[in-house]
Amino acid sequence: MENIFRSDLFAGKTVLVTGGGSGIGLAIARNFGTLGARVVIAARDQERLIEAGQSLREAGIDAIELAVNIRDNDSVADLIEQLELQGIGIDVLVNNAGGQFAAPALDLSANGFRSVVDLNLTGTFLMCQAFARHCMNRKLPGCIINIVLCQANGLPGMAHAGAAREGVVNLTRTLAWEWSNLGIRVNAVAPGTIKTEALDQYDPVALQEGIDKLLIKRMGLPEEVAQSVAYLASPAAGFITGTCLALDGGEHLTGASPQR
Ligand SMILES: CCCCC/C=C/C(=O)SCCNC(=O)CCNC(=O)[C@H](O)C(C)(C)COP(=O)(O)OP(=O)(O)OC[C@H]1O[C@@H](n2cnc3c(N)ncnc32)[C@H](O)[C@@H]1OP(=O)(O)O
Ligand SMILES: NC(=O)C1=CN([C@@H]2O[C@H](COP(=O)(O)OP(=O)(O)OC[C@H]3O[C@@H](n4cnc5c(N)ncnc54)[C@H](OP(=O)(O)O)[C@@H]3O)[C@@H](O)[C@H]2O)C=CC1
Repeated sequence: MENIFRSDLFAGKTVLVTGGGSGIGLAIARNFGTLGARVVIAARDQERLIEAGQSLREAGIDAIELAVNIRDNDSVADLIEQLELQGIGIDVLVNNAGGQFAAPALDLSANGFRSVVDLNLTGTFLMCQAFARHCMNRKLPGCIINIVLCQANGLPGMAHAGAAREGVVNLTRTLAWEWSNLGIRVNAVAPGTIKTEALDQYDPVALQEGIDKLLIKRMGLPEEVAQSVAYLASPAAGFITGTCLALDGGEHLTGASPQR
């Protein structure tokens, strides 16, 4: 996909992408790297992370990989501490790590519901808070982009994820208020169905039915998410905070569901 941005747009900036070892997160990291940023990719699976970091370096990108479990506050604190010890300042945080499983609400155990809220909502909050403190320590502004998913019409078959991600959208607005005086802009991107390996866990017939309903009848590409994120992090979006950008082929109007 053609990159519409200036190749030095993020020169001198460092971008931290959670879940940056795969799928959309890796595409986001690659795009920032291509636009001159140093990128830090962070996730749990070290093998996959190292492979992703190598692929970025082979493309000439200054990339660092670090372990994090965003559900664990100590692990989040450790990530930021490691960066600060290495003298690495983060300018942009992309909260991309997340996920869920499809299950009807009646079948969800309390623990199953809690695990998805814990990952997507609490994990995102912990990363945002650690980043804001990091910005305060540096006395520098920052930018947060939270990747959610298209949940504006409800999310049948994924009640836990819909609730958690709607929570992140509201969190985005609240943090935009609270941290405006720190010079931190906070926005979200809500992708619809995006072509990544992670979709293999969903019913392909249900996915196709969702796509057939869309106004733009195809899956989105990770690179399309990456370019939207780059826009929101760029000076061109310097007057934008507290928003959620739907990147979904119109799914926020038409609805789509992993449940048939
Ligand atoms: C139109 C459709 C569009 C779809 C758009 C969205 C696409 C994407 O988001 S792509 C996906 C990105 N990646 C993922 O989703 C990652 C896959 N999921 C996970 O990593 C995990 O499921 C998890 C993080 C969400 C949960 O992990 P964890 O907390 O480690 O889970 P446990 O194994 O400890 O189980 C906790 C609890 O949850 C119950 N559970 C787990 N999986 C399922 C399942 N498939 N169905 C039903 N219940 C499940 C599990 O049984 C545990 O509950 P208890 O048994 O009551 O203890
Ligand atoms: N593909 C799609 O259609 C859509 C995806 N999304 C969202 O976009 C994001 C990326 O999705 P996609 O690339 O498709 O899927 P992936 O499964 O490839 O991405 C999820 C990433 O999150 C990381 N992750 C999961 N749990 C944790 C954790 N506890 N701590 C740190 N990292 C974690 C994973 O790495 P590791 O396992 O190594 O920790 C992985 O890199 C997710 O939040 C997803 O829900 C939203 C809408 C649509």
